[in-house]
Amino acid sequence: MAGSAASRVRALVDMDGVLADFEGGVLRAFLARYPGEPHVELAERRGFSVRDQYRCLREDLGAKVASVYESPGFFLGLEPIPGAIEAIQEMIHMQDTEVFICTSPLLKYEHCILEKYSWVEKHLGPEFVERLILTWDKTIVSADLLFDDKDTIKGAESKPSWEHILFTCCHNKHLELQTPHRRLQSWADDWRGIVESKRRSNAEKKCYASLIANGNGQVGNWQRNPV
Ligand SMILES: Nc1ncnc2c1ncn2[C@H]1C[C@H](O)[C@@H](COP(=O)(O)O)O1
Ligand SMILES: [Mg+2]
Repeated sequence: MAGSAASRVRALVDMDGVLADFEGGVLRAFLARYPGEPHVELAERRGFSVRDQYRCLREDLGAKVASVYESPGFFLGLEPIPGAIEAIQEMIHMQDTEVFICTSPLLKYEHCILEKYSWVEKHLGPEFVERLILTWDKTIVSADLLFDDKDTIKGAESKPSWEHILFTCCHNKHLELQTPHRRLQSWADDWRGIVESKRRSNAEKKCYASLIANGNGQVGNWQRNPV
């Protein structure tokens, strides 16, 4: 559990596909740069990697689509996902709630890193720039929730502290989640309910832990003298 008080919730919010419309931006820029080439409509997107899907369409298209999102100006020019700016501004003002933006840079990071900072300042303001975490490994960041469009998030930590809430994006909408995994369909969906449910479960866990630790509560007595 992140934070010192039981009712605190720390949320990580991904950028591409959650705050910034990476997929829409890729398609728009690909059509502008390679007008005669085959492309993948957003409704036909499958799998996280846009490069892999274009490569399957035709080998050389993988490099072509990558050249689009590796170009200067690409990340800064992305449109916000509908409702994202309003939602994150509201989330940061919720009592006992910490919000960080957590995003991975491209391996070809020249433009991407600076532009991600600039995008946050442009759309969310300078106070959010201090809340931007860039990492290639989100599993080692400590939090209660991670809103992210990537279906599988792996890293050095096999049991991350956060619960991954899959944010629906064109490439993951066909995936069926196994219980108890949760999905947020869009920022119009009930993200507040997810934050509050995490707050309740944090409070319950903390209460239970303190009863066990003190050994003088009902739960503690029951644990010492089970019937
Ligand atoms: N769908 C995607 N295909 C290829 N590359 C992608 C996709 N979504 C994001 N990216 C890039 C852009 C970011 O720099 C990194 C990781 O993004 P993240 O949203 O933090 O997982 O990969
Ligand atoms: Mg993403």
